[in-house]
Amino acid sequence: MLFKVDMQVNIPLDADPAVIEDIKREEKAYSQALQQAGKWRHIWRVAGQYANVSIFDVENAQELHDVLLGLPLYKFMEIKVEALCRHPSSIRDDDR
Ligand SMILES: O=C(O)C[C@H]1C=CC(=O)O1
Repeated sequence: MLFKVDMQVNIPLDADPAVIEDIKREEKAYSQALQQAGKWRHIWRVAGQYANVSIFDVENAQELHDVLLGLPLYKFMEIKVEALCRHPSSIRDDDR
């Protein structure tokens, strides 16, 4: 199943910069492993915001839930999820 996920990151102003840098490093590794596995299919920065728009390709909503709760930055995020389905005009074979 494909899902569009909007992630807005809100780091508290009083957070320890060294701790945040560690979490961001973990986040990058976590994200890139999921991208390599084909689960996190696309990620784009939203221009001008500490936010991204992502497309996930997972088995079901439970898997997406588990992936999102595993994000190292999860506790600093506002997350919006929308389920996607194939558009009748799509020419892509991998849209489901
Ligand atoms: O920077 C972000 O958008 C937040 C998060 C999502 C993937 C990643 O590496 O960091």
